[in-house]
Amino acid sequence: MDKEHEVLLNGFVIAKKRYRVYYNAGILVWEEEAAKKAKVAVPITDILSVVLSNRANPTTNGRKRWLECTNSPKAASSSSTSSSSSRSAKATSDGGPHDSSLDSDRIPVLSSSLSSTTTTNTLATSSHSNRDSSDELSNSDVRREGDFYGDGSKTIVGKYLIIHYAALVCPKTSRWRVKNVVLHNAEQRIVNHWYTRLTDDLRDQKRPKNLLLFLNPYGGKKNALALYERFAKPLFRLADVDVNLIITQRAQQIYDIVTSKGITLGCYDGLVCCGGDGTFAELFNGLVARTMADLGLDVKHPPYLPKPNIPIGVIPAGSTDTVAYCLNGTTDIKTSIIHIILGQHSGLDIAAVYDATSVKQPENQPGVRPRPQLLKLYASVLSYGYLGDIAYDSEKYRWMGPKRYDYSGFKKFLRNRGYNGEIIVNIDRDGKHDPNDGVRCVEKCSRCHRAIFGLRDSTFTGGGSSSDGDENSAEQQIVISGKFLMVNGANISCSCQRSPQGFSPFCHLGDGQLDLVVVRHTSLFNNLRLLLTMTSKSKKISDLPFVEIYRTKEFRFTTPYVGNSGAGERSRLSRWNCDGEVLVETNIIVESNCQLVNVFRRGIIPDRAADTMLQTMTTPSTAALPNDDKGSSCFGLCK
Ligand SMILES: Nc1ncnc2c1ncn2[C@@H]1O[C@H](COP(=O)(O)OP(=O)(O)OP(=O)(O)O)[C@@H](O)[C@H]1O
Repeated sequence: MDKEHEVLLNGFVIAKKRYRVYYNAGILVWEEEAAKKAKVAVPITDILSVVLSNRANPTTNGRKRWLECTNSPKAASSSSTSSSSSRSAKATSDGGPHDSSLDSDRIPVLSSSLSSTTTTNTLATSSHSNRDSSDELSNSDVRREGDFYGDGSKTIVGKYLIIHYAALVCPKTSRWRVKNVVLHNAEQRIVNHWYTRLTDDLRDQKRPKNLLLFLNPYGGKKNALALYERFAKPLFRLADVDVNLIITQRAQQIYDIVTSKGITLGCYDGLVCCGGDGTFAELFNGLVARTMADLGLDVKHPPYLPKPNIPIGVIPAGSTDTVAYCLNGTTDIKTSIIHIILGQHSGLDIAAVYDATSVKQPENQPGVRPRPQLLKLYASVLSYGYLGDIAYDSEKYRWMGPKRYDYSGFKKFLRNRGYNGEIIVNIDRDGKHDPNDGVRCVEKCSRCHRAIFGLRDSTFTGGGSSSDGDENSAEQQIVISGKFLMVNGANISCSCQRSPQGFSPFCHLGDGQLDLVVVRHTSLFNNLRLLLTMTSKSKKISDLPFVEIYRTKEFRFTTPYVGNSGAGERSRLSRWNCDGEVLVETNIIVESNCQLVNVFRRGIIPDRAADTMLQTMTTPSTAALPNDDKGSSCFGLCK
């Protein structure tokens, strides 16, 4: 019988109770024999690893020593520039630590400039493999979360089958955790059969097995390395994911490494960064630039933006982590790592910012429209005025950590400056793209699905000329001018922990549209209303009378001043805050690129669907389940 139609059905002991366990069509189910209704179902797509063991409760022998080394990020970071061993040593016979486990996944890079030769050589030789080292799990997680542990053995001996799987433990906070179930059967043959079948099916899952991971130790609370060591490393080991880790030593280094022709990206199943929005922006800016260069396109004045064929991911360790929040519905680090490991990915729109004042005719192509200069790509928001001023000012206070935004924000709030400008935006005539339609971007979003398959002409129109004078066009061009507190081009909803609804709660991740959020200059009192609304869990800023939202594919912004005729003129201009970084060019064109990059993510499961999912996974209640499965419903209180 072929594997797909074969049903495995056996009795196993789980936590001293007898269970009927079956596996069919990629779903593993266990139900207690005495209380048939208590059933747990886990799809193979959510299983991280299957381990054979001789013991039901593997001791933590040896792992403590591993923890002692890895919990010292200082020691670790000081070694990041030194040469690392080419491959981690095999586990010692007592299941203890690897001699070089601490540094074996680091790739040394030069701090001042990128030496492509050095990096290439190192990349080629220092791949750290987890496939022979899954015993090195951090038991810190066992103590803290009680949701998983590992076992030292991977040989085909043992009557315990330890299955680690991912589960949504809190729909309200979208948090996922790794749980485990230990199946025991006295017959070695049965256990072996289950082990072989499950590991076979796991191998068939298209998961990233080899990642290039950039870690920014400087962003957020400067604890990215400690977070990586504590949460990411044990989970990657558990799931046998090889990681090449590069700890950045300066801004723009990720961009430089990714765009360096000396590095072969094709040998990786994904590029991941551990940091904030700025770090993620460096990663996809570099990757798209690299793709352009590989295709021989003009990187400064590209005729179009090509789609990279390697998925990317972000492990949140920055100050606001808006992108991670919008991708996963949480900035919980374990959730992001789990989704990267499970390998599901989908398209994310990326907006491109062009300098409207620098346009170039493509060489040897006289008939082709002149191209503006590409300044930057962004994934969350581009913001002129209030938030641009904060980005510029807060950089001086980075030593304060995330609190710098409060400090600079308060200063700029009291100043209440307004900036003159003119926006030209194309919106659709028939109102199909309504930014206030109440439809959120959730798992299997049909709007994003339609956008990628319904892609028509995605060529750049250079600020809305597609509808000029065309009566039958589906789009109409409107001009918005005046004094603004801020002008924002939101690529995603921009919700984050501080602002649960974000700029535009119904903005989608992959529909090829931007939400232009215009906030008029008004009184200090109204600004206070705006800030309170931004931090509210239920109110939307579009309800305020001085806020307008337009859904569009592109817009153009111009100021009445050029900014290069002296300090007086410059002082009347703000800057753009582009994913947290400062852009000084004020006259720009912004264009959305439908699902330009693929990102590791699962999609946010809507509350009601998640509740149903939890009910089907654990019926009738979690009370009858083994210990590890209790606590599946935390009513939004989980940490
Ligand atoms: N080793 C480093 N030293 C100095 N700057 C760095 C280093 N590595 C990366 N950077 C830069 O640090 C900047 C800030 O990083 P990041 O955006 O990740 O953190 P953040 O600003 O605290 O978080 P968020 O953007 O989520 O608010 C990025 O622009 C990145 O280029």
